[in-house]
Amino acid sequence: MSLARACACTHGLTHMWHSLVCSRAPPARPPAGSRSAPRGARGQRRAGPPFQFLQVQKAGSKGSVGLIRLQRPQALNALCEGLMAELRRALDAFEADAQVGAIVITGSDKAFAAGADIKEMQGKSFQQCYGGAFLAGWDRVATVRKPTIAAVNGYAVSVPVSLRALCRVPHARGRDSWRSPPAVPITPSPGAGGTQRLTRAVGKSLAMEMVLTGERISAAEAKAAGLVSKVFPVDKLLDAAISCAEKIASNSKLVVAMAKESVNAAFETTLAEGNRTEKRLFYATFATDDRKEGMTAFVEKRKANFTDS
Ligand SMILES: C/C=C/C(=O)SCCNC(=O)CCNC(=O)[C@H](O)C(C)(C)COP(=O)(O)OP(=O)(O)OC[C@H]1O[C@@H](n2cnc3c(N)ncnc32)[C@H](O)[C@@H]1OP(=O)(O)O
Repeated sequence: MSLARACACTHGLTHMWHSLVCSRAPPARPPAGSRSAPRGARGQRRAGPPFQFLQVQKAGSKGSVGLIRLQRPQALNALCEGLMAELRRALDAFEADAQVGAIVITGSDKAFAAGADIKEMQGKSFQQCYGGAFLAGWDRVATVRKPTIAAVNGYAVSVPVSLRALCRVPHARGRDSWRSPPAVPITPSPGAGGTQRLTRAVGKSLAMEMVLTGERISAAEAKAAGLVSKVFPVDKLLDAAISCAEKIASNSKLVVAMAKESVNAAFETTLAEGNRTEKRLFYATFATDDRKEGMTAFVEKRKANFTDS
């Protein structure tokens, strides 16, 4: 069993670099309990054309987990507009799917994602960025109401750090060999929420160091800083993420969404406003059948049967 490690660094005054990689890279294999792509992707076919940059399927013994694998190997899963549009479409489909209770986003063994697509950005002007609201749709990962888990494997550069920070229950795995960051600055600064979300996730000191120096951090440091919730050996990462997602999905989807909203309020608002949000949502749970069922099941010493109502 390998020791899981992660690294994260930034370089120049430019962009964040974050890599959570593994010590051994086994061949890609379907996660335990995953359904075959055609069966799992059935809902996706109904939702639109086939995916070019993603593999989308349902996983878990009850098909309650939406699994999205970024799949653009020739560019190390760099986040081109096409990929991000597909990601939004996949998230929309899982959000609307009553069977799905949580979503796992993962990459390949070599790369979770290598940041925004530099070749796509290279020729852009200010007018095109501002006028076209470049990156505006990228927050969809943050606005999904169902819980999202980032199972981070391989390189995770710049934007994926934000992507990871957007996912609420991030998991990581480590690798023991590192590559140097690019030698020259590529972007003027992080532009997809990296300076904001990373700072809220790990605090100003570490975020400042990562953004300004490009220093790497280990998986243990990332975990200690709250950047990832758990670190797994290579061969356990995806199954662990799916298992966590299944556990979440077995709870009341209604109450889980309220709980997620409440935790997010701590991330995005003041303490007083967060407490007010929490209280309002807590009261709201008393209007649900699932709150009654959960408490009744506890008192009757039986397993709760939630109906998401
Ligand atoms: C607001 C948002 C800001 C941002 O996100 S800015 C972008 C931040 N991203 C980066 O700075 C990372 C750029 N990529 C790299 O530094 C390296 O890659 C890695 C260290 C991650 C991996 O290095 P190695 O293993 O040597 O692979 P390779 O030969 O550099 O890449 C394989 C192919 O993937 C393409 N690629 C990699 N990253 C990107 C990218 N971000 N945008 C577009 N293409 C990318 C390359 O060009 C190449 O392609 P070919 O084989 O045709 O030469």
